[in-house]
Amino acid sequence: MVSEEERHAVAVRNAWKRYSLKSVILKGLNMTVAEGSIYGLLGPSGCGKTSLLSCIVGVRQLDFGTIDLSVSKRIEVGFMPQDITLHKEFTLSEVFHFYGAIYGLSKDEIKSRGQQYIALLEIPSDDRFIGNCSGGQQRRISLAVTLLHDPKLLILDEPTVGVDPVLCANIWEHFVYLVRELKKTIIITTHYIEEAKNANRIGLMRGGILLAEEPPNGLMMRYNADSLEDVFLKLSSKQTLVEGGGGTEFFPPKTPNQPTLREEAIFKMNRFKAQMIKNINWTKRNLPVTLFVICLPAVLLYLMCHLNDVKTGDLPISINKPLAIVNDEVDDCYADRPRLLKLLKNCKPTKPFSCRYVDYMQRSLRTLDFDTEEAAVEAVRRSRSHGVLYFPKNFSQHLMSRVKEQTDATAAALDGSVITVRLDMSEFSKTVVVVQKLSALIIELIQDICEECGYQREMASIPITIEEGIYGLSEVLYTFVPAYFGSVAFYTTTMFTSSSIVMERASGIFERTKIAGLTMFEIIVAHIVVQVIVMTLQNALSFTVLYAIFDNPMRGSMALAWLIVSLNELTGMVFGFFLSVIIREETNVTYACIGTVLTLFMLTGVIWPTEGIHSLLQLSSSLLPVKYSSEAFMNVAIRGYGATKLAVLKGLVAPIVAMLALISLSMVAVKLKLGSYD
Ligand SMILES: Nc1ncnc2c1ncn2[C@@H]1O[C@H](COP(=O)(O)OP(=O)(O)OP(=O)(O)O)[C@@H](O)[C@H]1O
Repeated sequence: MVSEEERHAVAVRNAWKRYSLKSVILKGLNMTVAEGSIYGLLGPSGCGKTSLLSCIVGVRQLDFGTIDLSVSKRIEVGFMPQDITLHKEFTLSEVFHFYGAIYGLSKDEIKSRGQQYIALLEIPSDDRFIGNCSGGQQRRISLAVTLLHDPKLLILDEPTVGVDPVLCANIWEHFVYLVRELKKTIIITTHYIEEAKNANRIGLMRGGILLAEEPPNGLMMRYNADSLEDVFLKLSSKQTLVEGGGGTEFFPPKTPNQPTLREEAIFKMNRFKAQMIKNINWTKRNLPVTLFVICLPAVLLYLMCHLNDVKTGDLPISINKPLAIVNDEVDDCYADRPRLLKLLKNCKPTKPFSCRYVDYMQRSLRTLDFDTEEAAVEAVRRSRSHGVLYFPKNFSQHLMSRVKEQTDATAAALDGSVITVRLDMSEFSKTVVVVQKLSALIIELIQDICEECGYQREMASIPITIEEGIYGLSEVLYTFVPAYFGSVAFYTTTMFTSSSIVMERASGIFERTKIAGLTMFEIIVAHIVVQVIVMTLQNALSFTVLYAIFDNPMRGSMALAWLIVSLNELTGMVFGFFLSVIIREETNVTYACIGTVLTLFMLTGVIWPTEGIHSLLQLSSSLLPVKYSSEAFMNVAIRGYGATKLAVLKGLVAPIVAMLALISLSMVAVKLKLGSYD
């Protein structure tokens, strides 16, 4: 134990901690670390050393017990986690500057201290990317980062793993120097038990308690052992006998300890700047991801607008297979002309009408002649043709009678002037196109015949005229654009936010920077700034595609449309924060983002108008802010509505309501520790 006159740097009293009912890690552990000493915390893998250290630095809380530190500010503590937890895509100097700036060091201080540790820890001095350093080098860089701000209390979780014996000895020499000359306190965990003989005191941990806590020599003498290893083995077997290898049923009522370190000011410029620079560097280093986020909506909108740009009313769907023609009227379109001239005296037909109809078809469709209907149907079955058109005998004559005699036309004329069509209807969009074309062409043919035979062309028209729309009928496909834009932009911002946070947290960087003093508020504000920059570029590109490259309608205020899109994207960002609270793994967050965008496509009218979906889905759709944003955008763009119209107002208010709801849900999720392993 620490004597009366010694001051303690760390005092852990009656510490209890468990992760689950079965996984009790600390069982009333007591630990005392004297100020100005090296404390070697030893124990088998999985005994809870890291858990104990994380409680000391305040990453986790004890379920019961107290931790008392002689220091109270984060800057007085240097924590080296067991994992590397450094940005692999940053250079050594960038990492030094990031942590140095968080601790408020000047550039000169960072440089000179950085050089000192590069020399001491034999770190490559060519400022290469961390990811290009070996595992051992990365660990030494991690140690250098921990030492950089010259803290009073150093907590080092296995700092010498992967370090060669000579360098290891140098590192220990430096630790001894820090303690003796600079009065620092060091807690160090290691699996190399023998190296711990340099420590002033050893704590041997097993089964949730410290089996012994003494100077190394004292331990060896007391247990009559030649090495620390022997002491540990003796103590371990003793404990196993006492415990019978079993655990304890008792666990005190949960009363979490007070935070060990004082909370930092919520916002400090130096820390915010460090985080901002880090975020900007991250964005630059991960350029493919950033470009993906910036360009994806614009690229998709470009492709969609290209579809819209077909103003002829034709859908740009190619019918790649020919239509099979079975013509019982004629064998040879030209040979039959004299007979036809005789029949249709004053009309001077150039070809039999069946042949002319096929000519019209060939402007946009391919045809293939067959002798029998059976052969043509077989061609469709074998996927060589899209459908069969059958012209009956005397088609021209009957069609002429139908046109000329109108109400007096005989049943034979009416029946004989019908083209029978049988299509492969398995592909919906192709079927729509073919039916639309065939119907339009027969009307055109009859109109032409009327004209040639001296009748009024209009007689063959369908008596209805669809005039130019009051709103947007000519841009009917444009109505999908806002929902498409809204869904994709929501997705990209959600993905950008959630994946960058989850990635940092999974690599342990998040935790390390928080221990260094960065607050959640600074992290969030810095992220919002970068996100807004990315969002602005994304929108600029998308609006260029919509309104500069393509001539899409924008009858209302462009600024209002921009505001609607931005609010929607900010909601995507907040949703990203929410996902990062409830999901821990990177892959799962990716699945969640993909699931989100597909759901949005289904429920916001991208794939199918919302009016056409099941009533239950309509209800879900009405809960999605993207739906209101999309409708508002469309009303501004096509109807020219202003912000006071209800449809637009909904698009402005819904994202704000959604953001508030998501923030509240995130806070609840944090309280309930959803998505946390603790
Ligand atoms: N977040 C967590 N949730 C559930 N169990 C956990 C969690 N973190 C650690 N554990 C478990 O707690 C036990 C102690 O883990 P800890 O990392 O503290 O051990 P350690 O002594 O540091 O091990 P090592 O020497 O291998 O690093 C292990 O069995 C581990 O699986």
